[in-house]
Amino acid sequence: MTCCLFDLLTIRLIGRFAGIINTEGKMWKEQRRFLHERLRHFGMKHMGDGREKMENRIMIEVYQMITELADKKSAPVELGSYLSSAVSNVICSLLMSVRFRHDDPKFIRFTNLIDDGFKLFTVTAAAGFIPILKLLPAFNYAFNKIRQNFGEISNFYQEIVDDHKRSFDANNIRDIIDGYILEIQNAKEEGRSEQLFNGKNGDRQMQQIIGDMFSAGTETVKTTLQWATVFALREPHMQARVQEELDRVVTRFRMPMLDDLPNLPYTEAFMLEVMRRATAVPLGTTHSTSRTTTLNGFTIPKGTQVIPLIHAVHMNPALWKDPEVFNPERFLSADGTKVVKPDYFIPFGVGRRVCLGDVLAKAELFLFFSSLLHTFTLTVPQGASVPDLRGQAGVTVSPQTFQVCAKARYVENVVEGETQSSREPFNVFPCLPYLSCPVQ
Ligand code: HEM
Repeated sequence: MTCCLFDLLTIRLIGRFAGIINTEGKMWKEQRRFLHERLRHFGMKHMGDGREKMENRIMIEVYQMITELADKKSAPVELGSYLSSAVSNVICSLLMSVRFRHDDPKFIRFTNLIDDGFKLFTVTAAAGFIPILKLLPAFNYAFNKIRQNFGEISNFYQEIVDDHKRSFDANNIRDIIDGYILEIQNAKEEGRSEQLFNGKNGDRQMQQIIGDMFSAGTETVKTTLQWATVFALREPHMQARVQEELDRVVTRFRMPMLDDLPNLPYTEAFMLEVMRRATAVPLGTTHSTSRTTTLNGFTIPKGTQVIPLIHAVHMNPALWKDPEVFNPERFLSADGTKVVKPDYFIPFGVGRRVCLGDVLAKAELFLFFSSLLHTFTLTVPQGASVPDLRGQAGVTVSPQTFQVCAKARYVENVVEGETQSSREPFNVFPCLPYLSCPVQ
């Protein structure tokens, strides 16, 4: 199967077959290989040397978020905005060595444009399948608005690319954009510029890569973490069980690390169940059949667009007992000591177009969620009801807006024989350096 994310109409608007998500064939293969290699270089791997680079990048944002939440002293907050800047900063630092403060007007404008785009795409994408919708004023509005937003975002990306070109040092590759600049230089020297990006403009490709990685890698992680919070609020006894496991395995003297994960089966099972029950990315990308095939007695001709409905697989009662019920134990072995994942658990899709950022995503989900529950107990504000499970549909399915109180946990509750009398909150805020990059 080959693939492209959006229908041709939407591609005309945004991608023009640049980036990775909306490319196919040779261009896609090269981009996928290049990005995969670059992500590994920056530590995005399941194990082995260098993984701490990824962990460090994530933990900087975890500490930052936790510090800001602690400052709220249990007052109700909308966690989404904290998660949004934290998760965006992981991607921004990886792509272009910048981080943003969550109240930076430029950052707010940038994320609003992307959020807007996600919502508007649902309108234009529908028109790709039901052409008559193009006659509706709402379609024209969405089409023009996307074009306008896209122009503004591209200018923003281009500023970053230009900045990188000015400070580029081939002996110090800081991030993915530097990796692209080096690749473009090498291609020029080796006389293969015409083959690179199918002969397309290098700046345009870099802009689209920033856009693809940013849109694929922020909303997805943020939404899944929001759902994790919803389930922690709805099921306080499960939240307490995660905390008990963290206290026992990690201890209260430090924060969770990736190396702890194999010893935290319940915590991992909780996150997996969040990814199944909420399926924040309900649809895979639009694939197309590379040859005529038969499925369940239906003939699907070559070149048909096929969209995997991941949500249906995760909620299929023939595969999962009581699929509506949130039950982390379905991912545990009978004795509760091991995590068991069936083949039909596919939050990142399957096959050659499987999510490119799955390693980073899993690390972020684990580190953010476990650190949050290790540090705070989450409750709904007094008088508020627990958030419900109705989602808001866009490219991701996110929970309705809700507020949460994050109450700091105390050392004396958990550390046996240690500082029993201390009423100091658990000290989770060691001074971690910022990345060696400008904080804008
Ligand atoms: C909880 C977090 C995430 C979920 C649930 C998720 C899910 C998915 C899914 C379902 C697909 C489509 C697979 C298919 O159609 O078969 C996909 C593709 C993709 N994802 Fe993710 N993703 C997440 C995080 C990330 C992150 C952090 C990044 C970036 C670092 C990322 C980058 C991408 C890219 C570039 C593609 C397109 C790959 C291609 O076309 O070759 N994703 N993701």
